[in-house]
Amino acid sequence: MDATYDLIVIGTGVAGSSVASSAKKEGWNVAIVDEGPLGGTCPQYGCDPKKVMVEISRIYDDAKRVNGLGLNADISMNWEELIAFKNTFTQPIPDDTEKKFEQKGVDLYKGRASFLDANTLSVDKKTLHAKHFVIATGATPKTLPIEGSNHMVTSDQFFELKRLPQRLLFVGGGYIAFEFAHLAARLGKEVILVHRGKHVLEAFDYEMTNKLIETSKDLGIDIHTNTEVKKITKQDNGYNIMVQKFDHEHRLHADMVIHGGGRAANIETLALDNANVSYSDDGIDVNFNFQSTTQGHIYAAGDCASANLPALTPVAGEEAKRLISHLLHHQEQEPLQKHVPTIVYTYPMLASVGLTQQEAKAKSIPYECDSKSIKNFFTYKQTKETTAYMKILRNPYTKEILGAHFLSSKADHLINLFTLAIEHRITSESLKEVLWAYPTAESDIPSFF
Ligand SMILES: Cc1cc2nc3c(=O)[nH]c(=O)nc-3n(C[C@H](O)[C@H](O)[C@H](O)COP(=O)(O)OP(=O)(O)OC[C@H]3O[C@@H](n4cnc5c(N)ncnc54)[C@H](O)[C@@H]3O)c2cc1C
Ligand SMILES: NC(=O)c1ccc[n+]([C@@H]2O[C@H](COP(=O)([O-])OP(=O)(O)OC[C@H]3O[C@@H](n4cnc5c(N)ncnc54)[C@H](O)[C@@H]3O)[C@@H](O)[C@H]2O)c1
Repeated sequence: MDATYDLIVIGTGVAGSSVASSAKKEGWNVAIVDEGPLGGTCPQYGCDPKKVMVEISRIYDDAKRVNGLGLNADISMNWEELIAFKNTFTQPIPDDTEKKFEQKGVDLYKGRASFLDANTLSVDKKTLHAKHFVIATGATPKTLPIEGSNHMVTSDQFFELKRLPQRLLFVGGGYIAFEFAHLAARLGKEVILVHRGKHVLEAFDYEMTNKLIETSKDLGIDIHTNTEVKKITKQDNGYNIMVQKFDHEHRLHADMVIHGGGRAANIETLALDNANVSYSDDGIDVNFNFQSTTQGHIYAAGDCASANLPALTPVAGEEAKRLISHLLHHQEQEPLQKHVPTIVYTYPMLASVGLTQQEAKAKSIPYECDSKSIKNFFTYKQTKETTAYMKILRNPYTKEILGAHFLSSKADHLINLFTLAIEHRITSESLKEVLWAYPTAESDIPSFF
């Protein structure tokens, strides 16, 4: 079967879906292709299911802390029920996505897309032609040089586990490892986290990640830094994990080893060479319009594009928006200047936006810094919280906010507010003058500086 379109989009995630819908709205003849469960990572194997599960663990943690202070509860967490509840969010996504495209009049092809040439795709023995293509195939767990790497469970598989064994080892010290490690520790599991770098969550402020490490250790998580997982061997009762710290080799044991060692652009099966689309290990090479640098009618956005931007849902959405402006309206795009807030959904959460102290030092950017524990503020004392930190970097002359970092149960709200402040060059002096509703996490802000 052959068909011809104005545009074919590969991938039904955040990036691909919004491009296909926008082009259809403009009257284009559009098709979309996906090989996996329709709807992409964020609502099925990423942000949303993770948040559902983490929120329950947050409620559990809060309830345990205030037990006997007016709340009396004999509570525990249960993996099977947690997964069943999470499934009520994820299971409808593929059907809902299919209906959405049907209603919009976008043709949907289920199957793996690969290029035959620069204007032709093959999808399950069908041959599809188009004037334009958008590649939005997301990311996939990196292939790691670990002997026995096939024994690792991926984050997708973690979300489908029928039962969670007692001893878990996470390879890597990034987002996935920390978020799942906190969840598992609250489920009463023994958790080891092995990270090869000196600093976990490397893009975050080091002072704050050190505080997160302390909190995670208090939760019982065993954290090894400067340590690389080299070999995983199956045993009768679980796995032997050979790790290397500097020149020394050690052996660790676990019932399950989980891949938290990074994700890479999902482009291996696209046969990009057939279309002369240039790429590297970081993904498809694109310009500021999200056009392939070697084929102007082929675009890429989201986690599969090499745009030097973090692989996060709001970023995938922003990239798609810029791509659409160029593809549909021929508007040349400038480099993305927006500040990207990000949250690690541990509990307390680690949130960050803008400049870190190590970055300011490395680039010789003048700054002044307020950094302190805020656990004695009423906001945290009222629920007996033991950890709450803030760190804010300002321009020493204008007092504009340059960076904000929080480890706190309120970090999600505070980080959005400080993103707004950085984006609109609001000074700490102005933030102090606002009449914040009291008592709230925001009414603490005047005491931050
Ligand atoms: C565990 C986890 C938690 C996360 N949590 C957060 C969070 O809290 N906040 C946040 O901002 N970000 C989070 N992220 C990142 C976020 O999910 C991604 O940045 C975002 O989903 C990327 O969207 P995308 O459109 O680029 O790709 P995706 O949503 O991954 O969509 C790609 C689609 O392409 C399809 N596809 C791939 N190859 C082919 C092919 N050859 N043919 C046909 N179809 C193909 C796939 O099946 C998939 O449906 C998380 C990620 C993970 C893994
Ligand atoms: N809350 C969120 O926004 C969120 C949550 C999950 C994932 N994500 C996205 O998904 C991406 C992937 O997440 P991730 O946690 O897999 O990767 P990551 O890139 O955050 O961290 C992976 C770390 O594992 C280390 N590592 C790799 N191989 C190792 C080995 N053999 N031994 C020890 N350490 C090793 C790497 O040095 C790296 O620092 C993130 O970068 C982020 O863009 C976002």
